Parts: sequence; C-alpha cells; structure tokens
Amino acid sequence: MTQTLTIRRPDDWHLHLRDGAVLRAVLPETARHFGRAIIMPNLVPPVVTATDAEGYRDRIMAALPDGADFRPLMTLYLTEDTDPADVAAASESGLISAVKLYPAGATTNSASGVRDFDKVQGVLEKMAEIGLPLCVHGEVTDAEIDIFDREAVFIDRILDPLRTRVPELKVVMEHITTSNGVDYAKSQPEGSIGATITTHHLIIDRNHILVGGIKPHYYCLPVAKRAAHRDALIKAATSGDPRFFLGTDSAPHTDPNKESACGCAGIFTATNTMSCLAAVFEQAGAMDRLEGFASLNGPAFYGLPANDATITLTKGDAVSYPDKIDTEDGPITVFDPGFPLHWRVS
Ligand SMILES: NC(=O)N[C@@H](CC(=O)O)C(=O)O
Ligand SMILES: [Zn+2]
Ligand SMILES: [Zn+2]
Repeated sequence: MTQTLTIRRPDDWHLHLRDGAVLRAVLPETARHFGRAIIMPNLVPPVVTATDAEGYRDRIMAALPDGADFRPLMTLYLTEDTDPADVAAASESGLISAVKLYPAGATTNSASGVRDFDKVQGVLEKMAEIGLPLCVHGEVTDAEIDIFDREAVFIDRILDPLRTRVPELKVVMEHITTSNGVDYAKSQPEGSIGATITTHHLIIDRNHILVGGIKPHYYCLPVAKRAAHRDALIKAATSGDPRFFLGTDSAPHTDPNKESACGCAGIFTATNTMSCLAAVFEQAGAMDRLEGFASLNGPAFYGLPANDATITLTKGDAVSYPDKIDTEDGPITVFDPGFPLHWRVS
C-alpha cells in the first residue's frame, strides 16, 4: 500500500538565498516545494534599509524560475543606526515581514550587528507598536562563554531582559538548538513568541560533526548540541505546540569555503528538507503534525493565511537527491541526513 500525505504548501521561516550566482542556483531548490520564505538579510553588505530590501527583493524575483509559486518575505538587518521611521514605512507598505537581530560577531556576516541594546530601544518600541516581529540569532559572543553554552546564556542575559524591556514585541527565537530554547519558548505566551527549528538540528547532534573525522558539512551556528537537546527539539517540533515552526536556515556556502582550515558555518538543506522532515515526523509517530510545523504555525504567528496550494508526500523506494548543487561560484553540498529517505514530494 502506498502511503501519501497531502498538506498545505509549506513555508520556510528562515532562509539564506545569498545573491548573484548562488541566489540563481539555490532559489529553485526552495521555490520547488515552498510557498514563501523569510529571507535573511546577512548579505555583504547587509540589507539594512527599505531601499536595500526592495533591491534585493527585485533580484530574487528576477532569479525565480518561470511559473514558480513563491514569494520572498523580506527582512531588514538591525544595526545601531537603524531608523525606526524607515522600518515602520517598510512594514506599512508590505515590503518587509520582520527585522533580524544579530549580536555583533555571532555568525556569518554579522559584523554590523548590535552591541549596545540601548541604541536600538527606539526601533524595538516602534516594532512592538506596529506588530512587526523581531527575529533573533540567539547566541552571546563573549569569548569566555563556551560555544556550546552560548544559546542558553543568551536567553538568560539578553533575551529575557529584552522581553522585559519591550514586553509587547513579537520575537522569533531563530534556529533553537537546546532544551533551554524549547523551555523558554514554552514559558512565554502563545502569539508573543515563536521559535524556528531547522531540519538539520532535528537530525544531527554534535557527534555527527566530530566523530570519525571532522565533517565540515555538519558545521553550522548555533552548533549542534548533545543528542538530548536534539531529542528535545524533535519533541517540540512534533508536539503540535504552535510556538514551534520550520525555519530551515538553509545556508549555502561553496565547498571550498566549507572544506577549509577555517570553514564557514552553514548547512544547505533546501533541496531535501521535506523528505528529511517526513522521516523525522514518521519516526516520531507524528506524521499528522508535520503540516502544523511546516505549513500552519508559521503563518499563524506572522499573521498571514496558510497557503491555499497543497503538496503531496509519497512514501516509496529510496529517493535520491544530488550530492551537490552546481553554481557558477562552485559546488554547494546538499545536507546528508545519514539515512535513506523514502518520502518524496510528488
Ligand atoms: N546558520 C549558519 O551556520 N550560518 C548562517 C548564519 C546564521 O543563520 O546564523 C549563514 O548565513 O551562513
Ligand atoms: Zn543565525
Ligand atoms: Zn540563518
């Protein structure tokens, strides 16, 4: 008996598309299965103003394959100089769907991020007033904090005080990797907080990166933690709790930039995400909750309708995906879940 599952067309609430040749190569991978995606603004230079976002949106639209049913949801990169009026106008016109906070130095292309939160208080208050969500890369950057503890320490030292300072601000904890992240999201009122979970953090733990030789294609930030944390993420994602939704954080870097003495952080999952998620949800006995996680909870948090279109997943013989996507800048390795995938999007 063939098994099938039809769900609303999913959205990706955290996606890196880059620009130029990489954008042209990776965008079709997402547009094939996803209706919308929150587009991360960490280009070089970053997408800081409404004018930047408009230009980037136009370049994305120009790179879309003909007939694609995909809409990019743009974001602005929060800096200490961000103008509250520019943000408000960009939100009002429908150009942007969120603002992204990177603590300065936390991750790929985050040098222009925030150091002094007093300097962004005015923007955050304006966002709270107009209901515009703040997407947060939640890691402290202090050299003395162990890299495996940076998310938990961020929650205590930065996120919780921030929520006290601007209680009405809608916050998305991006790519949570710990049970601390799960617990904090669950402790906050529904509708005021969301937490995205990536495909890869539902599958790998830190052993995948380090055991049997160093595996650069499993390195991302926040770095994967112990298996017990991965299990807490699986439990949250498959629980049906509306606070948790899919943000793949698919983050392409070319192979030479990954397979290097100082390799870039980021895992590229756009190509096989839905097959990987189906495997995770099936394993957890929660196929009936995949639609909530991938297609319903995210739009509800962002105040958008779910997509009208649907996709159908079918279980059968192992599905093969390319190991790499070719780009004019070099190959980009596709995430290897480490087990055969049997669910395909038909
Ligand atoms: N996740 C990553 O490891 N990398 C992201 C940045 C980010 O989301 O932190 C990237 O832009 O490459
Ligand atoms: Zn991040
Ligand atoms: Zn990211």
